[in-house]
Amino acid sequence: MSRDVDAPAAAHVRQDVSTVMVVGAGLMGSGIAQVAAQAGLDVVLVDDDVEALDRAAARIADSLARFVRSGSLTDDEASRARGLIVTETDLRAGGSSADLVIEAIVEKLEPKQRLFAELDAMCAPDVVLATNTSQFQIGRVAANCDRPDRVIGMHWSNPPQLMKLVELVVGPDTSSEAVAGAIRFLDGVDRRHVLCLKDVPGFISNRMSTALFMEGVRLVDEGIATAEDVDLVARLMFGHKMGPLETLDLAGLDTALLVSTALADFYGGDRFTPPDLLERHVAAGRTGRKSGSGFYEGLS
Ligand SMILES: CCCCCCCCCCCCCC(=O)CC(=O)SCCNC(=O)CCNC(=O)[C@H](O)C(C)(C)COP(=O)(O)OP(=O)(O)OC[C@H]1O[C@@H](n2cnc3c(N)ncnc32)[C@H](O)[C@@H]1OP(=O)(O)O
Ligand SMILES: NC(=O)C1=CN([C@@H]2O[C@H](COP(=O)(O)OP(=O)(O)OC[C@H]3O[C@@H](n4cnc5c(N)ncnc54)[C@H](O)[C@@H]3O)[C@@H](O)[C@H]2O)C=CC1
Repeated sequence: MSRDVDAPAAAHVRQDVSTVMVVGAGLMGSGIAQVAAQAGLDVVLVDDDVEALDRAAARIADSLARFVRSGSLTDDEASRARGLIVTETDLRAGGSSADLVIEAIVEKLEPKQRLFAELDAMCAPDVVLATNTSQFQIGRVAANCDRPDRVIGMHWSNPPQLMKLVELVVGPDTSSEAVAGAIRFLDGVDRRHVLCLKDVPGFISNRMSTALFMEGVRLVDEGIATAEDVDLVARLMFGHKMGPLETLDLAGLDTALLVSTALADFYGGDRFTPPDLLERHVAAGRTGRKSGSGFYEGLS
């Protein structure tokens, strides 16, 4: 097939990944780093908070130990995976060696935009920069990059170690080579993918999930049902693995509030407006499992 002589050639995209840099070592970044290491990749896990890196190392060790206990991994495989992950506070430690970057920092647009500008300046030009944002449009995350064609949404599900599907989000400028590179990486770490073909806030999964999350919280807030009963309906009437309120406790109520607020700002109306109860929990520091309490007490 001949190419239009006036059309710019698509930028080359690195397709083979042996080193991945994961930025943000919270719930998601630590899990994604572990998945990559279990697949035999070198991982540089970066966080600007050294205590977050310590917590990430403990979470990874705990998760690998669970896999060993259940017989899914041998001791040797677990220690090999642990040995492939290097933790760093300095972005530059991974910037020059990474074949792929996955960003998993806090769900706020400005820090993500600043980080993507930094990554753009330090990573090799053919490297794909992926964002694990739960809902921001990819075009906005890439706004300060000179390589918007090599920026993609790679939205993992929590806990990444166990969930087998990842949502790829195609930004307005994302090239088909970048999509191919991301798919090749996901195939290599044993994850299936779906494609969100338009750059809409919330993508496929969180446009769907918010409906259940929102209504679940409102039912409790309005005194119509207990959290336990809302979750039981989801588990036993709908056959879900977890109910909406226990899932929110797993995901983090602070992150859910950021997601919900950003979606409400974009779409307007009541559809995504955070319920009062969610705001009250977060204001009181009840952020779910990460703080030990949320819709349920004594979580870990
Ligand atoms: C109020 C309105 C707000 C609106 C907010 C807007 C939207 C909300 C945004 C929320 C924030 C953003 C979220 C996001 O972007 C997308 C998401 O990720 S949403 C969350 C998606 N995830 C789920 O829905 C999880 C559903 N649950 C499950 O699939 C299962 O319950 C789960 C796999 C988590 C656990 O399995 P289960 O059988 O239920 O539980 P067990 O505890 O018995 O575990 C089974 C087995 O697995 C082992 N295990 C558990 N965790 C780990 C781990 N991290 N690593 C390794 N192994 C693990 C466990 O030890 C058990 O092993 P056995 O050998 O069987 O004992
Ligand atoms: N929690 C969930 O269930 C899911 C979350 N996500 C998305 O993944 C991203 C991360 O979420 P979580 O891991 O839950 O958050 P988290 O709060 O557990 O971790 C975020 C980490 O990013 C670090 N960080 C913040 N700014 C940084 C910067 N500029 N440089 C380096 N590190 C920085 C923080 O120190 C923290 O350790 C968010 O965009 C979120 O929306 C996506 C899927 C599921």
